[in-house]
Order: sequence, then structure tokens, then C-alpha cells
Amino acid sequence: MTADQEKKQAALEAVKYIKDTMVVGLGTGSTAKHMIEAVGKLVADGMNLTCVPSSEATEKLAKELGIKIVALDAIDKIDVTIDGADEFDEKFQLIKGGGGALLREKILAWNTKFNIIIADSRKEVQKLGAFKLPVEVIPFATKQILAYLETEGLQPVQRMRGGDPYRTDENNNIIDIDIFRTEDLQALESKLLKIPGVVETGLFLDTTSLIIVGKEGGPEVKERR
Ligand SMILES: O=C[C@H](O)[C@H](O)[C@H](O)COP(=O)(O)O
Repeated sequence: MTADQEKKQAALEAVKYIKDTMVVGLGTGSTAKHMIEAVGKLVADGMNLTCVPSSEATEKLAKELGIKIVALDAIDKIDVTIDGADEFDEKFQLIKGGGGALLREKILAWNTKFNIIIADSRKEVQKLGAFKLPVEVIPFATKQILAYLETEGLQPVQRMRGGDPYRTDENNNIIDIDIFRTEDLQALESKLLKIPGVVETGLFLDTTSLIIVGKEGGPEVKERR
């Protein structure tokens, strides 16, 4: 199976957890896109859903598909959020933010009762960090944070787009760092979040309840132990 076929398979399995009248969080990225299309079909078939998007791109696609979208502050709690990931390990720790949506995604995950991650099988790793960890920082502090992270040996690289600094939906910058040699991810997360100007990191350490992986022979559903 191609990675995209696996993504779609996982997405179609995940939407089975969506029930009528639920508030649903919609993730961002190429895997989430399959899920949003499937949610669009549920809505077209008559399911009454209220959805909260994790990015402007997701909001646009959802609206095109006729999905009812509300802002996070219009609801109390999200019943289920389905999102992709750049990497995950057996402890259900994730790296997210390859598409720059980590901040709103993390806010959605934190405000959700049941978080489902959907992924192709290549996203499963023994140790997080082959994928560089995205860190969202405010533009005012970006240069100084880059210098600090360099002294910490995290090999920071400012994300660019078309020759200009990349800007997130919240108008911040992204610095991608190398965490492959980091053993204590919780400590790293705390350390990064203490730096003035760091808004959020793409480490999702304890929000995920279920991971669905697309695989030859059928999706694998992993429950958090
Ligand atoms: O910022 C983007 C999100 O965290 C995505 O969910 C993540 O990058 C995975 O994206 P994709 O499904 O395209 O591999």
C-alpha cells in the first residue's frame, strides 16, 4: 500500500468513532484531509455534527464540504478530535506540526475528551526525533531563541517559505530542532516552554487515547494502555 492509501484507510476507520450530534475536532494535514472528506460524507448523509477546525486550511476545506464549523469558544468541550502526526512511539508520544498547525492542534487536543491519531505505518518509530521538532515562536524573539537553542545543541533551523520566514495561522514563526538524542522529553518540553517567546512545541506527550495506523490487511487500532 502507498502511504496515502494507508492514511485514507486509517481516516475511514477513525470516523466510525463519530456519532450523531457530537462536537468534532478536525486536524490538519494530508492524513486529516481524508478524514475531513469522510466527515463531509457523514454530514451529507444526514449526521448532525458541529466541528472545530485546527487551521485555516482545514476550515476552508470543511466549509467547502458543507460541514458546520464553529469557533472553539462557542462550545464547552470537544467530544472527539481526529488528527494526523509526523511521528509517534509506543508510549503514544507524538511529534506534530510538520504542517505548521501545532498550536491550534494542541489547544484542540487539550480541550477534547477523546483524541484519535491517524497515520500511515511509516510514522511509527522506536524513538522520536528523526523528524525535526517544530517549535512555534513569536517573531520578536526568533533570533534570540535560535541562538539559545544552538547553544543547547538542538541544531535549530528557522522554517522558511519562498525565501521568507514561515508564518503560522497565528502569525508566528517556526523553528525546527533536532531532539533525536534527547532522552527526557518531558524535561525538554518544560525547558522549551520556559523560554520567553516560545508559544508552543509540537511534542504531544499525553493527550492521545487511540492511534489508528493504516496497514496492508487492514487498519491497526492501538489503545493507550
Ligand atoms: O501541522 C501539521 C499537523 O501536525 C499534521 O497533522 C502533521 O504534520 C502530519 O501531517 P500529514 O498527515 O500531512 O503527514
